This record gives sequence, C-alpha cells and structure tokens, in this order.
Amino acid sequence: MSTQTAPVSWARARSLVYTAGLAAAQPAVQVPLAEADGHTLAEPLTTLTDLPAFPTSSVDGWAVRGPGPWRVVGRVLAGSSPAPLDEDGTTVEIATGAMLPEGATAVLRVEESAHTPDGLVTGTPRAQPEWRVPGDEAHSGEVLLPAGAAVNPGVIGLAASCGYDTLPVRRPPRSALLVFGDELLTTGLPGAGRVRDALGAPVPAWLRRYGAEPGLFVGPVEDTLAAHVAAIRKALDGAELVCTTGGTMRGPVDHLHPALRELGGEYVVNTVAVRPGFPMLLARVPGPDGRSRFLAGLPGNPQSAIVALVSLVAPLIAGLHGRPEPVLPTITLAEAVPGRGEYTHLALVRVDPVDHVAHPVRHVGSAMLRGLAQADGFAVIEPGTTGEAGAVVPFAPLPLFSGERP
Ligand SMILES: Nc1nc2c(c(=O)[nH]1)N[C@H]1C(S)=C(S)[C@@H](COP(=O)(O)OP(=O)(O)OC[C@H]3O[C@@H](n4cnc5c(N)ncnc54)[C@H](O)[C@@H]3O)O[C@H]1N2
Ligand code: MOO
Repeated sequence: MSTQTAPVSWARARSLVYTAGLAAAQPAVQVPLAEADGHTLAEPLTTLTDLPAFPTSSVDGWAVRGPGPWRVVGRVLAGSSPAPLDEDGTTVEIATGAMLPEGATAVLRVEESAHTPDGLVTGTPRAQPEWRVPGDEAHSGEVLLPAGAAVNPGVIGLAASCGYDTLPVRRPPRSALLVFGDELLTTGLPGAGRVRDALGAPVPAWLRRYGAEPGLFVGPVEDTLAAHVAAIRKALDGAELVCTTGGTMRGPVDHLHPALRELGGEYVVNTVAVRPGFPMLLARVPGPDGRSRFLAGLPGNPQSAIVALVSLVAPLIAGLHGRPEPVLPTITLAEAVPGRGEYTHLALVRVDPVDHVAHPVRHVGSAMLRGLAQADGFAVIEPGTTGEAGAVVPFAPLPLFSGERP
C-alpha cells in the first residue's frame, strides 16, 4: 500500500467515501419508536391504516340525523365505538375525537346549539362538515417517507399515528477514537512543550451528531508503531468506524501510514486537495473477523481534524445509514475569501440567521479552534477560484442545532 498518492479533489473524495459507506450500509433493525430519533429508515414509512382510521368528530357538540329538532338518544366519547343513529330527528352528544355514529348527517357545535323547553336540541349545523373522513390525511398503504429518510421527532409522531410500535432503521455505526501524540495532556494547563488534547473530548460529540455511536476512546496512544498497531487492532474489534487524530504526515513519530500497512489497510482516499486538512484519509481495514471496517485518519492540527470530519466522515456515515448523498446548501459571501489555488478552501464563516449572508470569522489557523467555536460551518471556495464578495458558494455546515452557535 503506497503512501505517495496525489491528493484527490475534495468533491471526488466526498463522493468516494459516501459510495464506500453506502456499499457497507448497516443492517436493518427494529427499534421502539421512543428510541428511533436520529436513526434512518431502512424501509419506506407506509401507513398501516387510513388516517384518520375512522370518521372523527372535530368538535364538541351533537351528531345529528336528519333535520332538527333532535331527540337526545345517547352520548359518544372519544375512544368508544358508537351505536348507529337509526332514526331521523335523533342525536347523540359527541366529543372532539370521538367516532361519528353511522347514520349521522351533521355535527352541530355545542356553542351553536340550544335546547327546547322539552329537552330537544336545536340549531343549524355549519355547511362545512365538522368531522374528518378516513383517508383525509393518508390512505392505508400510502408511502409517506422513503427509505433513507432521517428519523426525527416529527417522523416518530407520524409513525405512531400510523400504527407503528417499532421502526425498521439502520443500526448506527459504532465508532472508536484513538488520539495520537505524546505531547498531549489530558488535564491541566498547557506549557513546556505540552498542549491539551483538544480532540478527545469533542470528536465523539461530533460523531454522535453525525449518527455514529461513540465507543472506545484511547488517548494519547504511545508514539510507537507497535502501540499504534495494537490500539487500532483493539479499536477495530468493536467499531465499524475508527477515527484517529494526528500522525497522518511523515514526521519522526507519525505512525499511521505504517500501521495501516501492517494491518492490511486499503485506502479509499489518501490525502485530499483541500486546505486546511489535506493529510486526511479514509481506509478500509480488516477487523478480527475478516470483515472490513473504516479508519478515518484526521490530521492532528485541531481545526484540520474537524475539517476532515465535515469532509469525509459526514458523507461516510450518511452512506452507512443508507441516507441520500449529502447535498450542500449555498450561502452568499459578505466579504472576499481567498482561494487556495488548485486546492478547495474551506473557510470558517458565521451565517446570518436572517439573510443567510456568510461572514468570515477570525482566528482560523489550522492549529486554532477559536474561529471554529464561533462559526456555523465552512464556505467552500472551489479550486482555481476566489470567493468574491457577493458570490454564492457551497456551504459545508457543522452539525449544530438551530440556536446553538454562540
Ligand atoms: N514537512 C511537512 N510537515 C507538515 C506538513 C507538510 O506538508 N509537510 N503538513 C502540516 C499539516 S498541513 C498538518 S495538518 C499536520 C498534520 O500532521 P499530523 O496529522 O501528522 O499531526 P501531528 O504531527 O501529530 O500534529 C500536528 C499538530 O497538531 C497538534 N495536535 C495533534 N493532536 C492534537 C490534539 N489531539 N489536540 C491538540 N493538538 C493536537 C500537534 O501537537 C501538532 O502541533 O502536519 C503539518 N506538518
Ligand atoms: O492540512 Mo494542515 O491542515 O493545513 O493544518
């Protein structure tokens, strides 16, 4: 396995890793609705019944038959199955959500009704029916969402109303994280040549947001080839996706490429024509059972590591979930952003929530996280271009919830 390949274009790298992920898509499992948030539908969501399943009163009032006044013959509450209204001139009191009795011709709102002295109900029902008919919202067997749709709380509610107890979803890939670098401190203040590990804590959180289950974490792994090989081997045992940070270059203690060689790895992508973050890689590596897993090599510079997550790990996980290939939205640049020659430039920006105009942030060196912590994502400046003020360019978002950006 050679380490001397030319960097692949950013767009091609994304498509290669997505395709590799999709080819290894996770098996489908049934999960209870309450646990389905964040998963992906493995099959289309097809309603198991008409919606609503029975004619349902939309108001509190009187279900009447024929012209009034009407004699009260009963009451129907939500949750019961009423007897038919057999005679004209009769009515049952009905609650919102209750099933309309067979034979009813109208529903009269309680506030628009009155009683005669001898207890008959009078009033004029509105011209518009005051009940929902079966199939109003959907017909039994109708496909409401395609396979590959992300499950969110809105989808879970819809599935419940359609009669599902569980949903068929892709099992989320399990991930592991190995942090390389003897210079890294796991607690306390940096100094005297040591820096704090700024990736061990956030990377599992980013991975969870992309839809991977965080698992084993080891860091820092000792800077020897033997320790790297042993740590990767252990991580491959329990994870479909192993992420590593650092050691992607050819420094004296950069052991990732030699370790991959020793483990029989095969590159899907080995370096990408993007700045920052170009040493990023994705490889297939055989696990202990012979089945291949993925290893994403994130560069050690902290911002570059996150660029690699956004660039490669996001489309890989989308593929593993059987989701559609991610499509990037566009933003308008508020100010000029330089290009990076033949490389794609990923430039951190804050996006105005009202007009969606993107403002470049400061402190964006690849070793820095100050700009990233204030940004929504990256403006994508394509190879051979510069981002002029006012230009509309693709936007690679960080996986943030609305309102989360400081
Ligand atoms: N001769 C060359 N040297 C470097 C080049 C190059 O083209 N030629 N590229 C630079 C670029 S670009 C990057 S990115 C880095 C990638 O290097 P590695 O992936 O091998 O990462 P390390 O050498 O282990 O670390 C780089 C840098 O990042 C700091 N680091 C690492 N891990 C962490 C962490 N978990 N938390 C905080 N900081 C971390 C580490 O201390 C180094 O300062 O290579 C350049 N070199
Ligand atoms: O790729 Mo390095 O990404 O510039 O820090």
